[in-house]
Amino acid sequence: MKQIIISHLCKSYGGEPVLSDFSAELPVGEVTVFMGRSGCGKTTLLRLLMGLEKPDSGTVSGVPKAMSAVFQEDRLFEAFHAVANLKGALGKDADEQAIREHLSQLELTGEALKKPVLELSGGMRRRVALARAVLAESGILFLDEPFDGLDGVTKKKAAEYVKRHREGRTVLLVTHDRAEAESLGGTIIFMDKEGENHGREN
Ligand SMILES: Nc1ncnc2c1ncn2[C@@H]1O[C@H](COP(=O)(O)OP(=O)(O)OP(=O)(O)O)[C@@H](O)[C@H]1O
Repeated sequence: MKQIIISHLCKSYGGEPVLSDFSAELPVGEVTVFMGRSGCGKTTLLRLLMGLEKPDSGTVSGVPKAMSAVFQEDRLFEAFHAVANLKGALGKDADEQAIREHLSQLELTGEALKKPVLELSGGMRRRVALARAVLAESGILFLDEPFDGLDGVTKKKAAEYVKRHREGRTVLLVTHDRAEAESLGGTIIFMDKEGENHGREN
């Protein structure tokens, strides 16, 4: 089985260690969840895996080249409505029908689709970002607390949505919430202070 190999990663900011000798092996094509308290280095680890930052030492290999992501801050085009946001990200040939169908599976329909995303609630914006990541042609989905701001029922629906459309892609989910960690299935890797790997649960 192909694997993403994370080997002895270290990362500090201003002399403060965030990840200290973090190692793990993640199966390609499966769901892996990094769970740990706020500040333990989960987002930093995702950024290193995505190549958005360089480690101080250590290596990462085997990450699929085509990536899509839900970031904590959504990163949408504020002045455009949801469909335009997705078309902008996916390219002008993107299938508008499919976009609307995906948004509707996340309960974004009617008035919500007529407003610029700036005027949507945090939970609605999150779902637009989630559809954008899922609809992108990627080999790996990075999900950084993707269900934040959603109520319990919508969280469950959003998790079902990801499972339904994952289509064999690798998924790396980051969360501090146990229920969220279990919502997609897969292996949970527990991180603690200074990004140590504290074992896994299948
Ligand atoms: N670019 C940066 N410059 C300086 N410090 C940073 C930077 N990025 C992260 N940090 C620090 O590194 C630590 C870990 O941050 P990180 O965002 O990786 O944690 P996290 O586990 O994802 O937290 P949360 O669950 O709150 O999102 C924090 O103390 C944070 O302040």
